[in-house]
Amino acid sequence: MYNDIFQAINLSKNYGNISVLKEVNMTIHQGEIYGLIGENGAGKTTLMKIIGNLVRPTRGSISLFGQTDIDLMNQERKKIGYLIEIPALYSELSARDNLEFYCRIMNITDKKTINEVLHIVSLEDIENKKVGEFSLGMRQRLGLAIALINNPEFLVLDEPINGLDAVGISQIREILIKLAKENDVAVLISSHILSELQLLATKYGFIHKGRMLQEISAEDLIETEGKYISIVPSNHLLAKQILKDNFNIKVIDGDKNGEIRIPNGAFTLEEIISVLIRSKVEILSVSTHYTTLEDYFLNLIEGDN
Ligand SMILES: Nc1ncnc2c1ncn2[C@@H]1O[C@H](COP(=O)(O)OP(=O)(O)OP(=O)(O)O)[C@@H](O)[C@H]1O
Repeated sequence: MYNDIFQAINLSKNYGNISVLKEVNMTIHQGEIYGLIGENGAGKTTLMKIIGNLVRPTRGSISLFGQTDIDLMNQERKKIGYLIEIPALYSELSARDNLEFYCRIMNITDKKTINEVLHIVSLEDIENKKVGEFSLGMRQRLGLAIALINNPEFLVLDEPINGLDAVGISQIREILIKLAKENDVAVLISSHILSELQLLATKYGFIHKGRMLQEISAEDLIETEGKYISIVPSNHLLAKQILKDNFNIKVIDGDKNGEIRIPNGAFTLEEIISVLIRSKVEILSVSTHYTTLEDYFLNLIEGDN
């Protein structure tokens, strides 16, 4: 039984002279919700298109469900559901008729499937409404239903919550978490709404200008990197110097006036405070925080730039 659903090995893609993906390495396991994070033009859609065989890599390789052979991978692609860019929906047809159309072109004969996916995305009550009269949220859910029609083991979703309101977003979030937890479906999802990705991803891949800067599990991000201690000392410069001299750690300036942020690491809050107090630096406030995904990503790309 495979556990690696998808792997990219030194994957590169050029469009003419422009290098869009540069030696990307990444792995997605069964049941994982993999948040792919990157700025506009970072290469996220290109990577997803390579998975769907819509774009050929220039160099490097991929494996799907443990297969690397091109023909075998094409067989395995039947187990993948895609929502890449806006799905082609027929406005004059109902939601059910759109799904029937996709069933026909995908050779899916089991009619039960349509009822099931309509139920999963909560569109059964309006299945006969013309899609032309659908809201954006309904369209996105129908797009997700199309991605689910082949009962996929791997879902590839490019910006599936783009433009949705809070209710629409939480509905899609719940669907994805359930599929991953209960059916062991692997999900690759990109979104610009990092606060939302943080609510569902179990692993992140940070891609910047076509390079994979880091892959990290959601747990590790919180445990090792995601926490920081925030201190507002009476003397900012002196406190920074003392922390540097005593702990040899990199401290960063926070958003608040005079704030210093110390990444969570080998030193406890008590150790840090006692060194400052011994050096007669008054501490005006102190607290422990979790870095948001956005902060983490911005720090990462700032380091890279
Ligand atoms: N068919 C193409 N021909 C030439 N350049 C392309 C083509 N498709 C994409 N690109 C370029 O490749 C780069 C990466 O595009 P891609 O769509 O993969 O980025 P992205 O991370 O998905 O961005 P966004 O968040 O804006 O969707 C961009 O600079 C884009 O202009």
